[in-house]
Amino acid sequence: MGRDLQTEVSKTGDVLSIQNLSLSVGRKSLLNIDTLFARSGQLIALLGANGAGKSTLFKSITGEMLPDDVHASRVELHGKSVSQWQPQQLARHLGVLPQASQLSFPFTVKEVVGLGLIPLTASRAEGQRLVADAMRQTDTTQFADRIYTQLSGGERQRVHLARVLVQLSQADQTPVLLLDEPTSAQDLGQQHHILKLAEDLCHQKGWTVIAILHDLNQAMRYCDQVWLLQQGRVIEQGAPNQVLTESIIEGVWGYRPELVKRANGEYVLV
Ligand SMILES: Nc1ncnc2c1ncn2[C@@H]1O[C@H](COP(=O)(O)OP(=O)(O)OP(=O)(O)O)[C@@H](O)[C@H]1O
Repeated sequence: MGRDLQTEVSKTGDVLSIQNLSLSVGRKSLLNIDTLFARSGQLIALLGANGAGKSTLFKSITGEMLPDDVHASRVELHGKSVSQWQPQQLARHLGVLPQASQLSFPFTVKEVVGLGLIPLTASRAEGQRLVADAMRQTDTTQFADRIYTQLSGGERQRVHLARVLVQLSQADQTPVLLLDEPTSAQDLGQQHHILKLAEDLCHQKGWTVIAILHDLNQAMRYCDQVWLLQQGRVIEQGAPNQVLTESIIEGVWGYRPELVKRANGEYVLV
């Protein structure tokens, strides 16, 4: 039954599918997920309180953390287990912007963004174009020749986003981009710039972006889907206005906001 469902779902165009994913450390269960599917063109907000398991889910998608039972758990990208992808191909189709990136060598910003070219087969001129495009998209062009370690936290985060955009720029099939709190270090303008960029990548280029966010209004405004985690389980998934109700929010975060309808019909939480 499980296998039939899987085949049927893959036919409908799921780019990422997760099934029977259980992950524990010692006796502590960190994840217990039955099914999660993401399609091409979807911008998905991965939400939950601190410690809910959001980053752990990202680590299990990339294979950084292994499930309890590698045979029973399935994490598939374009219908093929992530563990069976050839590493260079996987790097071209699955990218991660971690919460914090360690890099202490005095590279220039351009060189850091250029690290995204490693899994690609680009000529020198093509590589330079891809790096320049990604820096333009992330508003980092003005830092191109500066030393990366001398940038602010928010600037560094955008440089790494540019690096991942380069990495995914030559995918044969639509890529999946995992963003772990991409707006946490950004000022107000840059927060919206990054979410608009994510929205454009999904809606115009068919990418699948899953973003861990703590700002529920950002999820409401930009995302097509919400995956809501609590203690390692998906307790809700669906359109933001279905999932982010006052009572569900109160149940998860222990704070009841007020949902206010704006003149343009959108809802905001205050
Ligand atoms: N390697 C590990 N060993 C033991 N416990 C871990 C490990 N990694 C994560 N955890 C625990 O798993 C739980 C989920 O952690 P995770 O980082 O996935 O949460 P999160 O939802 O991303 O939280 P936050 O919003 O605070 O970033 C936490 O209780 C954390 O302490």
